[in-house]
Amino acid sequence: MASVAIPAFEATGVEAIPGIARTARGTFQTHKTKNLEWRRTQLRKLYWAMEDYRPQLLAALKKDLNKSAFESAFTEIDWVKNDCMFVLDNLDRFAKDEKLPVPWSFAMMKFRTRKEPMGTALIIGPYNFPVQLLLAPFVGAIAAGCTAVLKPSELTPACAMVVKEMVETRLDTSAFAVVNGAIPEVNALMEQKWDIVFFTGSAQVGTIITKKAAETLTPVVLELGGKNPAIVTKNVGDLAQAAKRLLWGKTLNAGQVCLSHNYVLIDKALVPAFIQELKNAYKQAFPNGAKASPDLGRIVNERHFLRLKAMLDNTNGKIVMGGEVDQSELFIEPTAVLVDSVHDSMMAEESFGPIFSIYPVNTLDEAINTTKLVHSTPLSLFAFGSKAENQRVLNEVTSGGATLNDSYFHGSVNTVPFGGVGDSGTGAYRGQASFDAFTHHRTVSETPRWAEKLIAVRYMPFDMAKLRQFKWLSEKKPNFDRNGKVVKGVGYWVSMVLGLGGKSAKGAFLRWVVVAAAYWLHMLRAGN
Ligand SMILES: NC(=O)c1ccc[n+]([C@@H]2O[C@H](COP(=O)([O-])OP(=O)(O)OC[C@H]3O[C@@H](n4cnc5c(N)ncnc54)[C@H](O)[C@@H]3O)[C@@H](O)[C@H]2O)c1
Ligand SMILES: CC1=C(/C=C/C(C)=C/C=C/C(C)=C/C=C/C=C(C)/C=C/C=C(C)/C=C/C=C(\C)C=O)C(C)(C)CCC1
Repeated sequence: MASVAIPAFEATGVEAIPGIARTARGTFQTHKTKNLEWRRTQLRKLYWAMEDYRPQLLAALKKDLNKSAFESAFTEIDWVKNDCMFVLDNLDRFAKDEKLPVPWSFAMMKFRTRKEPMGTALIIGPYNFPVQLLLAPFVGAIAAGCTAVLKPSELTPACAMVVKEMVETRLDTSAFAVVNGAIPEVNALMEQKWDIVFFTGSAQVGTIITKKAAETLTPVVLELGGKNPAIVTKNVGDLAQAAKRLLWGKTLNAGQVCLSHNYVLIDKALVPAFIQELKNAYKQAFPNGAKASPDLGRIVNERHFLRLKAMLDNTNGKIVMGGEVDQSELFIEPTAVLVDSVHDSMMAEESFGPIFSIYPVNTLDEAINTTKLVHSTPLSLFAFGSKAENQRVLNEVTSGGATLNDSYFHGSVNTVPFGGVGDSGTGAYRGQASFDAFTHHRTVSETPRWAEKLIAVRYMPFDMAKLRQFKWLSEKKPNFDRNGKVVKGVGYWVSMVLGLGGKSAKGAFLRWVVVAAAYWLHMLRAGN
């Protein structure tokens, strides 16, 4: 790759931050961002900026995380471009008023949801996907008509500087800005009033942000982490495939993926074969060893390298795959550790790297119970079992999202909603959810002037007779008793007969056609 100049990291002066926030807020108050064509123009500009800055972005991602060009294109640059395209294709539909269901007596009031931008957004990003996880929410903010200030992670300084230059040279700077820096800058930003704070990062910092936002009752979207389980049962089917797919989840971005599994709960009988299959998959992915692979990224910095190394140093388990670490390169080999306690360092901490544990279990019950001991609301969940077992796992283990028979595929497509549950996150984005995350769904009704007499029942002095009449006309009668049982009254039998037991009107109609045809044939025969 030809060398590309990336500006040295420079934090934004904290004294400039109130002014930056004021400009974004002032621009929102001009209402210009409410214009759909203005939003479309900004999205189109972002699309082309991503393309034109591809060399700088590739170089920055290489520098910060040793991301390969393949991964950088797939999960960062093209991801954001695809987001722009998806939103551009659907913006009219997302932004359109939605008719609301009301009792027939209120139909004349044209109840609807009007989609309004929340206002001025603060978007704080993490280091692992420093482009995607900052700019994908930004696409949602632009689409919704918000103005925004972005705060990239300081742990990926090259990306932070490229994104700043890109946004501030290509988009409308009266509406959008990038603040670079770390804790002092975030603190200064949080001193400002925002209409929404969108935070992606650790639960620890998420808590700090939420507490501060609560002081001004500012809504927050939190995209946090989790100790994510994978469950492999005797009925996995293709164990080699499961091992290969799970290893993939721990090698993309060197496992620095919030969605990737922390531990694999696996039927005891499968453990030796599973380890062998992991080793086979490893050999396929890295024929010359992981360190020599041009595809495997590196750990973002020394602090995170040492954190991961400590998890390996402190384990009482047995390393069954990988295990090599090299501080000089921030290299950690994809590593699996066989453990026997939920208190083991490999189980108790979020890995957020290429290492994971294997925890043997006797039954699916034990696997399900173990997930609750480790983390009851993880970000993701993976099940490799029979259809029935996978359904049971989905039913009994909660998580932000889930993939059956694979690693985090539910989080690998940019058009479907993504988010956590409980302490792994609040709110969702991606696809239409990105637009909705930055949108206030405002209910609007419109009372026709001519309807005054019709709706006079509400006025004092009250008239019980009018109320009875209104209730008789508009209230739906229950088809159930006080014990919650459905009462099979006249209405039920009429609809049963008319519907011939069918659930949908179309189904019932088709069945009646069959009955009529049969009757007609019968009559024809009888006639003969
Ligand atoms: N759910 C998701 O989409 C998602 C995605 C990526 C990462 N994560 C989670 O994020 C974590 C790793 O990312 P990270 O290390 O960048 O997260 P982090 O919480 O350390 O940092 C995120 C952001 O917060 C800022 N920050 C850090 N410390 C702060 C403090 N004390 N006060 C105010 N602001 C502060 C940083 O500058 C950065 O921009 C993991 O837990 C991972 O699971 C979640
Ligand atoms: C195209 C044709 C076909 C079909 C091809 C198919 C089905 C291709 C499948 C491609 C796959 C499996 C792509 C996988 C992509 C994974 C990605 C992008 C992962 C992304 C992960 C991310 C962004 C992680 C995020 C992390 C977060 C949020 C937290 O930290 C045929 C074969 C049907 C016909 C020919 C044409």
